Amino acid sequence: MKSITLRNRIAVPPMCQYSAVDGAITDWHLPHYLGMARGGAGLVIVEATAVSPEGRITPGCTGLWNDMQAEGMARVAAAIKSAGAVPGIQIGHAGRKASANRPWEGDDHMADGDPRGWPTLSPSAIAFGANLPQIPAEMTPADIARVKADFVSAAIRARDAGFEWLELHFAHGYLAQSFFSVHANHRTDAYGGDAEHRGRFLIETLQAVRAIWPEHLPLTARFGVIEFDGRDEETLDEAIALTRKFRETGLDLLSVSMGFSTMTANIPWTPAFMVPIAERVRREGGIPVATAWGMDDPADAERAIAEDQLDIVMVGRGHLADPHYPFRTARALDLPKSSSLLPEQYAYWLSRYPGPQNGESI
Ligand SMILES: Cc1cc2c(cc1C)N(C[C@H](O)[C@H](O)[C@H](O)COP(=O)(O)O)c1[nH]c(=O)[nH]c(=O)c1N2
Ligand SMILES: NC(=O)C1=CN(Cc2ccccc2)CCC1
Repeated sequence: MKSITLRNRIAVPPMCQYSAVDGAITDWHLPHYLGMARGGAGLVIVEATAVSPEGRITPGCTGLWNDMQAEGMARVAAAIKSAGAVPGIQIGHAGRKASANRPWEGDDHMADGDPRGWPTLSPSAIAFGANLPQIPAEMTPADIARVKADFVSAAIRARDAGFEWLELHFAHGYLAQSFFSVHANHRTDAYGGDAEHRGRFLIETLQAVRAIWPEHLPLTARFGVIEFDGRDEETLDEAIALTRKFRETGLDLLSVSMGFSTMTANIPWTPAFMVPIAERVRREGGIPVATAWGMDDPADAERAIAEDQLDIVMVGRGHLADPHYPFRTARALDLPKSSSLLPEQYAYWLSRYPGPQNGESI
């Protein structure tokens, strides 16, 4: 893609680690990312990284709103690259889902009196609901201009930190997704109303980032094209029309995901369920696509690529379970030289001597 070549079509999608302090990485992050990069993935995308303090989901989220944070992230990018994977990073703003506790600490908004919390922003003053009841402030035109500028600043820091793949977070019910969602955006100005107006914030943000992101490096977005909320056909048509505009605005690949903008989402949690949707976006949107969600089964992943349904397969939790997922998958598919996916320090021994790892008896 552009001047970047992946060693294979397996990507580690962004996965929040909730382990940062003031947006800066800690001792958790380098081994976490380096371990997965050493496992053989072609692309490792660093977790949703906030473009501003109030753009974090939780106080444990990473940020790229200052140079100190960028220094730490530069070490992560270098570590991923040193292991032979392409270093990617996702930048985003959590919108009305911000100011929350870590999932294992409640997954809910921090209480009003909690000094760690902050006021949230969204296209309209509509709360997500359930465990995220805080009514956000409706963004003013100045807020919109500031957040777009924050995306640009964060993208510049990601570029200068050595990342070679950028993913804008336009999914999962966070700020950008909220502008596109009829559940969250009831604005009556230029940023709300019909699908074109609800897509404006996303287009303008992409346009502004494209202007500073190097032409030869992939600029991508993760976009919620469906919400499983009963209006799916309409949402998909609108999302595919917007995807064509993304492509015309210089987007290189779309990471197809879901909305998560409403509590009533009725998600059909089955392996590889997003593949047919991603294939349709690829075909009708005319853009390379990636997708995730239960793609772990090697046969599913291989078929999606072999049948030109996807250009990249994203495996998230499979890499949490086993950072060497690509090596194990190559072995499961009985591919030649599977151990070459691992660093020499491991591969030398795994390829030469029989043992339980090689499915042989000693
Ligand atoms: C712990 C954790 C953290 C995150 C995620 C998931 C999990 C499990 N996911 C979604 C993730 O990238 C992926 O799309 C889903 O997990 C589905 O793929 P798998 O079924 O896990 O392979 C996610 N998605 C995203 O766009 N940005 C993010 O930062 C995160 N954070
Ligand atoms: N930052 C993000 O985009 C996140 C997405 N998630 C969606 C998800 C829901 C259920 C299972 C896996 C992922 C959860 C964690 C954070």
